[in-house]
Amino acid sequence: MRFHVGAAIAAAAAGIWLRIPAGGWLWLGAAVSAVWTTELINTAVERTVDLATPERHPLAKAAKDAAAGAVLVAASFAVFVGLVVLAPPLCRLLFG
Ligand SMILES: Nc1ncnc2c1ncn2[C@@H]1O[C@H](COP(=O)(O)OP(=O)(O)OP(=O)(O)O)[C@@H](O)[C@H]1O
Repeated sequence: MRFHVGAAIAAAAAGIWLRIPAGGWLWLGAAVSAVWTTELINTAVERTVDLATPERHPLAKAAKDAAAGAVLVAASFAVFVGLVVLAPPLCRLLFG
C-alpha cells in the first residue's frame, strides 16, 4: 500500500510538471483509485481469511491469491495508463 501511495504521488507530480490535460488526470485518477480500492479489498480478504482459518487450507490460498491477482490487474492497468498519459508529453519535453 505504501508503495502504491508513493507511485500515485510520483504520477501526480509528473502530471503537474508535464501539464497534462484534464482527460489525462481523469485516467490517472481512475487508475490510482482502482489500485487503492483493490489493495484495500486485498487487505480485507487477507485479514478475514487469517481470522477464519489459522491453518493452511487450499480455499484460503485460493481466496488470497485471487485478491492479490486483482491488485496485480489494477496495478498493470495503472502502469499502462501512466505510459499512455505521461510518456508523450515527456518525450516532447525531452526531444522537442
Ligand atoms: N491459510 C493459508 N492457507 C494456504 N495458503 C496460504 C494461507 N495463507 C497464505 N497462504 C499463501 O501464502 C501467500 C502469502 O500469504 P500472506 O498472508 O503472507 O499474504 P501476503 O500477500 O504476503 O500478505 P501481506 O500483504 O500482509 O504481506 C498467499 O498468497 C497464499 O498463496
